[in-house]
Amino acid sequence: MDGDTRAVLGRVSIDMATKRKSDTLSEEVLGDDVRLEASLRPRTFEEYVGQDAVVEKLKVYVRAAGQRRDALDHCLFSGPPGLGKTSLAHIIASELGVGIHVTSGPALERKGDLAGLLTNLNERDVLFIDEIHRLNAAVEEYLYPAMEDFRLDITIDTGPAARAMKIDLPPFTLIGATTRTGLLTSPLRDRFQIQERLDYYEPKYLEMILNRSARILGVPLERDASKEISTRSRGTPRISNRLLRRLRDFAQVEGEGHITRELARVSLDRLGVDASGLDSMDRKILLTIIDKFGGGPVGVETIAASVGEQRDSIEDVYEPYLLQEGFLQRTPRGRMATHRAYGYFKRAPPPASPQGSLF
Ligand SMILES: Nc1ncnc2c1ncn2[C@@H]1O[C@H](COP(=O)(O)OP(=O)(O)OP(=O)(O)O)[C@@H](O)[C@H]1O
Ligand SMILES: [Mg+2]
Repeated sequence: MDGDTRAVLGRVSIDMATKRKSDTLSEEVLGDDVRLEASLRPRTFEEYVGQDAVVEKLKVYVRAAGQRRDALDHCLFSGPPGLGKTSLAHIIASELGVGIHVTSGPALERKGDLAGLLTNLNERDVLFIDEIHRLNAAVEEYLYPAMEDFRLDITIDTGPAARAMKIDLPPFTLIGATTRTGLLTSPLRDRFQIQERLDYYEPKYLEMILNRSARILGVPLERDASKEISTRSRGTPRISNRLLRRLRDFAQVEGEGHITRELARVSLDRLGVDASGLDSMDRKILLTIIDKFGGGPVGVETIAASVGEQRDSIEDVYEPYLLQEGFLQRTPRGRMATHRAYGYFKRAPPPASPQGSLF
């Protein structure tokens, strides 16, 4: 390594040191939840419940890459929050028997941040970039040659003294996670040879996850109670686990220490989670469309402003579930409440409301 390269890398590692400090800070703020999530996170494909089609394929790819001693092709995982994208990335690295380096789109502010990570990779390591749709354009372009040719193009100095340099990188696997693939630019998306979408979990899978989590947390969970929680978790393992933890508190303080169906039912009602699994924001969104906008169509921006939420979280968190469950319909002119939504609030749909035959 010549002096120039060392100088650049020296700068890079300073960037990384600053970055690391802020990462620790946010972990401290998140505190308990992060620790809990880590303890409940599945560690192997066997512990990873559901998403069978995706997992079966990934097992094959991982085994094939392992046999060839190649780096696994780059993977892009998409889907709403809490469905297990981060968990999959960790499992893949562990099944490949390689290291994993974790970062996120917003944390990679400058090219140097990315360069620091890439030059620290060992052969076949996994680089996991969460929220990869939030990479800024300059960093993203810098990533292209790294993904394609395992090469880093850097420029040293500016103005007339500027020189281009190439650094060879070890073959590695980039795993990107995003809530929606539509948010990625197509040049970035096209560079992922493996692209998989995670779907909401059926209640029977959430039950399996709940039973495992209850064992780890050491709280007795009745079968009917597990069923009750599973249907009220918006198809999302992270929500199942969060509800389980709240119910453990209720069971400990107000019950006999174990979670019965009755305790689950009453406590979930108190937590504002209803029998369809809708939470208060879901209901607020639907009621806004129904009451303020005559059932729609209404644009997502308007909905976001009316309920006081970010447009992004409406689109990433709330809408996908409401769409899947048939409470909401997306039309070219905006979002509309379906007959099912009217039925849910015991309201009569407006006479002109369409899509009746759908639900
Ligand atoms: N398939 C699964 N089997 C068992 N537990 C799971 C599974 N998927 C997710 N979980 C649980 O849900 C938690 C959240 O999963 P994870 O952090 O992987 O989601 P994510 O898709 O990365 O979410 P985000 O988009 O918010 O980053 C995990 O800690 C784990 O406890
Ligand atoms: Mg994640």
